[in-house]
Amino acid sequence: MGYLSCNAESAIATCDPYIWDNKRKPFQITNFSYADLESATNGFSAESFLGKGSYGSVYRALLHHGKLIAAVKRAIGPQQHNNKCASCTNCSTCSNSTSPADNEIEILSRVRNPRLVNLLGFSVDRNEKKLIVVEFMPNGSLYDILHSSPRPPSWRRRVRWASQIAKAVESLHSSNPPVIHRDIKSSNVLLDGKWNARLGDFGLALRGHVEDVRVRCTPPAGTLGYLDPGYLAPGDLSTKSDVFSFGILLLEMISGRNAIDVNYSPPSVVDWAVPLIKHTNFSAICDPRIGEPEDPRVIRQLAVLAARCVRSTAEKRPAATEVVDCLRNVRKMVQSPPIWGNVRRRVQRPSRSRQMTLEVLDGSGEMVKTKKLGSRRNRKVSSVPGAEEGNEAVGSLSDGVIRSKSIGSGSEIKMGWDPKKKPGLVVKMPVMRLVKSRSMGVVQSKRLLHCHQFAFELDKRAHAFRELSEPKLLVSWDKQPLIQKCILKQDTAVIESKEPNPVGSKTL
Ligand SMILES: Nc1ncnc2c1ncn2[C@@H]1O[C@H](COP(=O)(O)OP(=O)(O)OP(=O)(O)O)[C@@H](O)[C@H]1O
Repeated sequence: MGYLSCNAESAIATCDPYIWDNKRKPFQITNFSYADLESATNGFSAESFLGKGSYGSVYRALLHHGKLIAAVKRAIGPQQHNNKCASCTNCSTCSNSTSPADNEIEILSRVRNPRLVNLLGFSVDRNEKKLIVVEFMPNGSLYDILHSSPRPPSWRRRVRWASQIAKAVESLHSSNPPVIHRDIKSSNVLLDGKWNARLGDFGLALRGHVEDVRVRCTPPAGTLGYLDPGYLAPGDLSTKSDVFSFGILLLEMISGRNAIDVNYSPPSVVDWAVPLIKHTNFSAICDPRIGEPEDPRVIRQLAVLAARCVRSTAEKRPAATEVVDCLRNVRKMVQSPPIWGNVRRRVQRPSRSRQMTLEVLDGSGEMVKTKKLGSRRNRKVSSVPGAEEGNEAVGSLSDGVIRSKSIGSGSEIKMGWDPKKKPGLVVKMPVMRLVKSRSMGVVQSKRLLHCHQFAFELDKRAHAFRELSEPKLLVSWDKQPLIQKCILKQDTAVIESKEPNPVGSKTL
């Protein structure tokens, strides 16, 4: 059972045999009387007007004596129909071509998910045109928030929204038969009362397996800039076309620029961003209004994911499930950024009197670079080191895909006070071989030599570190394999060690 059309106002139980869940009640779709919708929208007045799309206008409606706020979509002009496939004019299935409204009602009556703008009901006006009643989204579209809001959304919000949209797409693709949205874009993502992202506008969506006649007979459609370049004929359609559009949306969310923008060269966001991602120049694709995320892994993972989604070969794009998993990880990173985020900001603005040197050694121990933290140039190094040199974690490009490599393996980082900048201070440089540093501000070292009068924090990826306000003997070991942890919690360095008398904590 699916969407049923009837003329009297009634509640129609719908149940999709494929998505039926015993624990949930079948959802109800109401056939509203046109008069009710007219009065709920004040006669489709300008005050109720929410926006206009290619299909028609959208109005805010107060239904059930103001208890239910809904959005009513009303077509303008003659009822359009999804075109028939040019190659099969005699095909009987194609003759059942539906209007976007009918299509949206039919599909939304079969899929329901908290990540979608769900259907509440429908109506038919005096000219027999359908009106669609959907959940009201009070916080506008993602497009408006990204491109017109005076307060651009933070990385945390962007990642959350990306993850929610990916879940919406996954729910469509995993229903049986799958639903392919075909029009994923920022203006079709709306924000609900709790600022959750919801995917809407199912006017172009197709429900069925790719071999189904209906799918095979529907000509390509979508929005320029988001449309899969490989989707040139009905037979080219697959769920991966949605993944492509999602990749464009992700690039738009990362960069804050439009899918097509002639102010950029090249105007297409894919042609502009993908070469930068291939060159690991992640900072260049970040929305300049918010800069890079605190944790560099966030932008790296987002960028690489977006680049994979927009690959020209559909089969090589990830499935929506994989996209969801990847974004789940990114969400964890962005929810718990390195605890020294504020400390890193301070490192980027060190006082002139106290500078540190960062020496990057290659695998053989040769120093390949010396940087003094504090200069403009060095600030960049301290926030995303290695990106300039191409030795960041995402360094290799094979077959068009950037694969993640662990950073720093085989390299050594040497750092310490610069005695020249701090006269009178006798310091031995601590040298340590990093085995693995955790992003949470934990430094692990198997061998630590000459660790005198020195306290630091280090994020191998972010290369954020700072010194204690005064030199302090931390720990010393003698050839034993050991683990030392230096955890910075805001202004306190907590030194953990296996020593009988660990140094404890030091307030900075
Ligand atoms: N459920 C809703 N709740 C609140 N506002 C909505 C809702 N649906 C649409 N709108 C508003 O109406 C505008 C037009 O929506 P519509 O889906 O018709 O077109 P669009 O997605 O902007 O463009 P297109 O039709 O080309 O895809 C949206 O930009 C949004 O501001």
